[in-house]
Amino acid sequence: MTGLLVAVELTKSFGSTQALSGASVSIDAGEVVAVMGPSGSGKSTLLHCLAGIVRPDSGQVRYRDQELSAMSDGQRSALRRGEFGFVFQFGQLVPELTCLENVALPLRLDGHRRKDAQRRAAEWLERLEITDVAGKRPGEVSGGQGQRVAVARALVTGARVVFADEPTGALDSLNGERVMRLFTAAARDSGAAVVLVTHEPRVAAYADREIVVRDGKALDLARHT
Ligand SMILES: Nc1ncnc2c1ncn2[C@@H]1O[C@H](COP(=O)(O)OP(=O)(O)OP(=O)(O)O)[C@@H](O)[C@H]1O
Repeated sequence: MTGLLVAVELTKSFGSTQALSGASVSIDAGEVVAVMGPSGSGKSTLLHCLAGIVRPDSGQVRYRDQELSAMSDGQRSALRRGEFGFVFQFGQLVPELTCLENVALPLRLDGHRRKDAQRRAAEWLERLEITDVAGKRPGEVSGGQGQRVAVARALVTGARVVFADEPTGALDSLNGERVMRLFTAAARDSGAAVVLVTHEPRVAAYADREIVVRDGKALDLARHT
């Protein structure tokens, strides 16, 4: 299979539970893919394997033709920091930092100067329509605003793939749709692919296509028109 990010025949067990049993997927640059399927079918495990967080028992994950399992832990974390972004159900923002500082943090960790990092972070807050929360701490903003801060933080470094696990799971449907609209628009603008685990068809409707995971196997469905 060709693609920016390709998984071939992944298997993964946790004790006697087989979470993945021969899952293969291919993600192209810039596409938004929804990963759907029943609870416990292996969606999060697939996402974690694709992102190099969990090592599969067998099978391969290739990013730009580099085999993730052939990399050292250090190389894999450098890849995650440099090329991947993450958005989870609860934004996992640093509570002591302001929202602007949270978005600037990955740039600071990459060695950018404070002023430059904050200027770029401010641009991302504007794109996600949350300039008003710049000076607030995560505990002082709404769930939807917090998720938009998390999206800005995932994209600010120019990530090529953003992994999102139930990013709207804690939001009501109106806020969830707003986050998805801004998230997918921002990812499309910057050319990042999005791999999105969700239970909700309304959230999956923002994707270009769906992958359905059942009993640890992945089924690619046709692209949305
Ligand atoms: N760290 C772990 N330790 C033990 N079992 C695990 C672990 N992670 C996942 N599992 C098991 O592997 C199977 C697949 O889990 P996974 O979280 O990938 O499913 P999922 O489709 O994302 O589920 P959900 O939609 O409920 O989040 C489940 O039976 C789960 O209990």
